[in-house]
Amino acid sequence: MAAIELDGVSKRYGAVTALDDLSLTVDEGEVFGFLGPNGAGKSTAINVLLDFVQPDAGEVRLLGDPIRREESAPIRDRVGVLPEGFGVYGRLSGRKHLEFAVDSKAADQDPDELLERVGLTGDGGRPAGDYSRGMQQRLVLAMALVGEPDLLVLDEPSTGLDPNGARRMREVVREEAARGATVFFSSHILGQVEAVCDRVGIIRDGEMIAVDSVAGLREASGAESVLEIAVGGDPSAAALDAVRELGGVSEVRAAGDQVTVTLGGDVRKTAVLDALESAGVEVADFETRETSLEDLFTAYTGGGSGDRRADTDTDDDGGESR
Ligand SMILES: Nc1ncnc2c1ncn2[C@@H]1O[C@H](COP(=O)(O)OP(=O)(O)OP(=O)(O)O)[C@@H](O)[C@H]1O
Repeated sequence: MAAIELDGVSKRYGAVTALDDLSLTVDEGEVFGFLGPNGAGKSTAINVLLDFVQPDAGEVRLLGDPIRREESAPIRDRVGVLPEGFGVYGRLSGRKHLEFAVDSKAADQDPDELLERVGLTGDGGRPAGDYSRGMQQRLVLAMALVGEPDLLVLDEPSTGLDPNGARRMREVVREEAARGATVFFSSHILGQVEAVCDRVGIIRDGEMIAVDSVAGLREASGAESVLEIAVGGDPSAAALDAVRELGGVSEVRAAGDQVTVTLGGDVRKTAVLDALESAGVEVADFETRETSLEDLFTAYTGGGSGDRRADTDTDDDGGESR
């Protein structure tokens, strides 16, 4: 059974098409990363699938059942959510938040164990209003785990977390997946999702432009990694052509004493360096960059990321400006 089914979902806000005929199926037990630049439509899609926002068109099914406002309570009990603009009750302690969540879901979890899972041991008695943003995020993640939900929907769960917190979050995702939960989470950072995701969907301008494993996306995009090479002086056109002619090189760019080579398939980095040196170019230094989300966007769309499709040019970062 599919845990999440979006079928032809569209949503407009005035001149902005937030979701454009979006279809997506996430299978039960899957860890699915939902990636896209600011304003791509990630939160809108999540809000639609949680029935916080009514789509203009399309169907949504969660855990096999259609989402309907008046009937969604039983489904909600099986879903744990870390929403985009979460808030905490400032004067209530972290532990109290969890006690309420446990009571309201008639679960039998120990709030202190939940605090420990998200790295808040020792802070449970403090008012949540005194927590840092990252600590509040951890608390809301712990609340999402209450009742061992069948489906976890996490909107940008790593944002605001320190590296330790981001690691804990990934561990929690793995633990939840190991007990059979489906996890759906959004991010705009590929590195944060690739460690835990079975599959990734890339959304841009409200449209799903690719769905695959991260390895599959890299392979299909032909942009497995990018080699940044510092060279002594301007490289000759012949040297750059020698690199271009290597199998598996998808792009070669030079700017001053910097050469950027995008590698697809299985070309060896040393082959690139050798080709430059054989053409008389002095290689001073080099480093490899992992394919970034932007590289993947470029590979998939042949252009930059994050353009808006609105009639205005004022909402490049519309997702953040509300
Ligand atoms: N309530 C709203 N009113 C007006 N426009 C909205 C509203 N919600 C979303 N939008 C617009 O829809 C588009 C998609 O926004 P959304 O928040 O879904 O993007 P996102 O991918 O979650 O972005 P981010 O990574 O910045 O959180 C944006 O252009 C945004 O301005």
